[in-house]
Amino acid sequence: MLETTEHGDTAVLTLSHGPVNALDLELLTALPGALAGVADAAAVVLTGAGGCFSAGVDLKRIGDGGPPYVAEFLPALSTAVLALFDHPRPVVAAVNGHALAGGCVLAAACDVRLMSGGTIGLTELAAGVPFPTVPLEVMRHAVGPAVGRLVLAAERLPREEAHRIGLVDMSDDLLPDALARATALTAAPPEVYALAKRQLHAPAHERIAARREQDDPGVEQLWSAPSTRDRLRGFLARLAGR
Ligand SMILES: C/C=C/C(=O)SCCNC(=O)CCNC(=O)[C@H](O)C(C)(C)COP(=O)(O)OP(=O)(O)OC[C@H]1O[C@@H](n2cnc3c(N)ncnc32)[C@H](O)[C@@H]1OP(=O)(O)O
Repeated sequence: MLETTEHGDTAVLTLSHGPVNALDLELLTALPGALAGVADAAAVVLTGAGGCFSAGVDLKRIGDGGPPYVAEFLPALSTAVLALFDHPRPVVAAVNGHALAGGCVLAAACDVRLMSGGTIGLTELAAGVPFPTVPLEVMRHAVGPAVGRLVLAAERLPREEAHRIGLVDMSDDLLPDALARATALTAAPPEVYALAKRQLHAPAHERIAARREQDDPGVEQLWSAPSTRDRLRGFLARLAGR
């Protein structure tokens, strides 16, 4: 589900769950522990198995009556994001394919993102479901004003466009480039890097921690509306029928 391998003094964490690395509760809750488990590594690369980085939260589990999205998935996503922010060493996202919705958010919570292919973006509104506050904070932190376009137009950006808005750097040789970038980031003394990272993330960290247990009440309200459940079922049916 979350594989750890060593490449020299860098740890590579690979999201590995089904064909699109959908984020279920187990995967999200495993991430903070996996980061803690590689605390001795000089740097971390986060990537996806197969041809996808991650297609976002596991909509099938939610649609099947799995753990409730607002009460359980959102806090788990927030905790995973905060663990990426809090990890004192460099964390590089190697975006090896589609990184959508929650997948985009996890990549955006890394210090640096390299992308080789696929698309990246926030697809919640295209699925007809409400956009939660924590992803909004992470994305605003990562791309500034471009967050409006990502959230409201729900575009799936190819890497060239994602590069243009400052979300990713492009790579044609992803893992070697990600490892090289991770190593380059270790040039600063560890305690100096850790302090800079803490300073950089402090405002977003505070807002996310404050929202971890309770999102905007409007999100919960819309999520439980029958019309939203219908749209989610329709979205899943369209996915299955492609
Ligand atoms: C509040 C909630 C927020 C959200 O998370 S909103 C939704 C966010 N996610 C998305 O919008 C992404 C939806 N997925 C896709 O657009 C596509 O997939 C991809 C572009 C990622 C990949 O396309 P391709 O390579 O053609 O694969 P495939 O046939 O569409 O999917 C393979 C299997 O994976 C399932 N799947 C795709 N996304 C999810 C998901 N987010 N959660 C759970 N399952 C997912 C499909 O249904 C299918 O399954 P089967 O093989 O049984 O037909």
